[in-house]
Order: sequence, then structure tokens, then C-alpha cells
Amino acid sequence: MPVSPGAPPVEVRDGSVAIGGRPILRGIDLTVRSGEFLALMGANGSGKSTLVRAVTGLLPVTGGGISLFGTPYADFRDWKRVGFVPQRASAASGVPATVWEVVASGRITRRRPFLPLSREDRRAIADAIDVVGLSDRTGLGVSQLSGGQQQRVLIARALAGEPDLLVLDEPTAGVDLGNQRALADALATFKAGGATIVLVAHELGPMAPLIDRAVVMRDGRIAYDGPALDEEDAHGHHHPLAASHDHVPHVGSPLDELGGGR
Ligand SMILES: Nc1ncnc2c1ncn2[C@@H]1O[C@H](COP(=O)(O)OP(=O)(O)OP(=O)(O)O)[C@@H](O)[C@H]1O
Repeated sequence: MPVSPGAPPVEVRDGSVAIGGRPILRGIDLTVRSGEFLALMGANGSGKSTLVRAVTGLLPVTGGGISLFGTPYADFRDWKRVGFVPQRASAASGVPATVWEVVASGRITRRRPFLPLSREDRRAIADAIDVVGLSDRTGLGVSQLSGGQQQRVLIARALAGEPDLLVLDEPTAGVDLGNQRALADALATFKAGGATIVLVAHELGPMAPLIDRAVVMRDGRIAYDGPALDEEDAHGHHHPLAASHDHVPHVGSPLDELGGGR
């Protein structure tokens, strides 16, 4: 496969997605640059999950095109470069898997089939568990962990594949502040290694300082694309539409600047 050094990890050109004949996304133009940490924000139903599902190959685009790492979608095979943590996934499947086992399952895209884990595989798995701060729990059953800790296991599973692009769909939804901070630390470490991150989030919370750029969706289109607003910008002013306040206090959201909301 031709490798395009420096090619943007994600490029969507005039992308549209319809589900069951109903247009969900329209006219999406989005380039995510290498090493960028992009927050994809917007009200419920604005199309964030649909967009990341299209980018990660789970939903076909019905118009326009997507390239990943400079390769048009139809030709892209290098899926080990892409990690995805889907929305509201549970790491506890009912099967009594340990933290180590769940994270090791994320190594599958990199492993040689039918051979024992290599030293390199074991290092990647241990590193991923360490990055999310669960090294003292590797032997525990995942179902014994809290929801926030389970979310960290799922992120470690994606990190174990050592992707160049990590896409996370609302990993902090319903997660307590301590676990949100642990997630932010993990993503900061991952980003420091040069990786690209696309994070779907309603609120940025402890992730806010890490964000390079925010894209806000509304009604299946991109309504804002620019710097993430800091807490003061987002809250140092009167809200023109109080009812549209789309987030919890003390957390910045570019939605405020648009006066839009749910
Ligand atoms: N499988 C599906 N079948 C039918 N409609 C769908 C499907 N998935 C999404 N939609 C619709 O597409 C629109 C966008 O949904 P999407 O989940 O992408 O929004 P979102 O911004 O991620 O919202 P949330 O913040 O609630 O996750 C919504 O109107 C939703 O009802």
C-alpha cells in the first residue's frame, strides 16, 4: 500500500450519510491533521456519532468521500492504524474476562495469528494498561470495576493496538471526575507520542487543556470549526439563550458562542 507521509489521518470531502433513506449528515468537510487532538461537539442527535462511525468504517458514506492517511476509503486496508472506542460500550460482557485479557484482545490487529504473544505484544499491552493507570488491577475481572474504570479498560484495549489515530465516542459520559482525569492523563500521554485523537464529547472537563481544535455539529452539518474556547470565554458572558446551555457549569463549550443547543 502506498504510504503518504504527513497525509492527514482523516479527510472528509462533502461527505453525506443517509440512514434508511433519511439524510443524517450533509456537506461535511473536515480534515484532521496529524498529531491533532480534535473535539467533536454538539447537541444530542446533531450527528457526531454518525460522523465518527462513517470515519471508522462502520457506516458507508452516501455522498462525497473520505480518505484515511491519504488513502481513499475504498483502498484503505491499514485498519491497525485506527483505534475506536464506541459509545456506551461496556467492557464487562458477562464473560469473566480480566483486565489483561480485555486489553490483550485489542492487540489482535497487530499480532501474528496462531502464535503466542510476542514480547513486543506483552509490552504494548502492559504499557496500555499502565497509561490508563490500572496496572495494579490487571488480574481483576472487568465486571468488578466501576463504570469509569471499565471505560479506561476499553481505552487501554484500543491503545494496545498502537493506533496512529484514536477515535473515542463520548468516553466520559457518566464517568466520575476522578476517572475523567485518569482518561485525560492517558490521552495526554498518547498525544505526546504523536498520535491523532478525535474525541466526541458533550463536555470537555479535564480534557479541555488538551484540545487543539473544536468542531461543533448541528443538524447534521458542521456549525463551528476553530479553537476550543477556554472556560472564561465560555462562561465570562451572558448567555443569549439561557435554555440552550448545553453543558454542566465550569466546562467550556463552543456551543455557547453559537447560541445554539439542544
Ligand atoms: N441506526 C440509526 N437509524 C436511524 N436513525 C439513526 C440511526 N443512528 C442515528 N440516527 C439518527 O441520526 C441523527 C444523528 O444521530 P447521532 O447519534 O449521530 O447524533 P449524536 O450527535 O451522536 O447524538 P448523541 O449526543 O445523542 O450521541 C439522529 O437524528 C438519530 O436519530
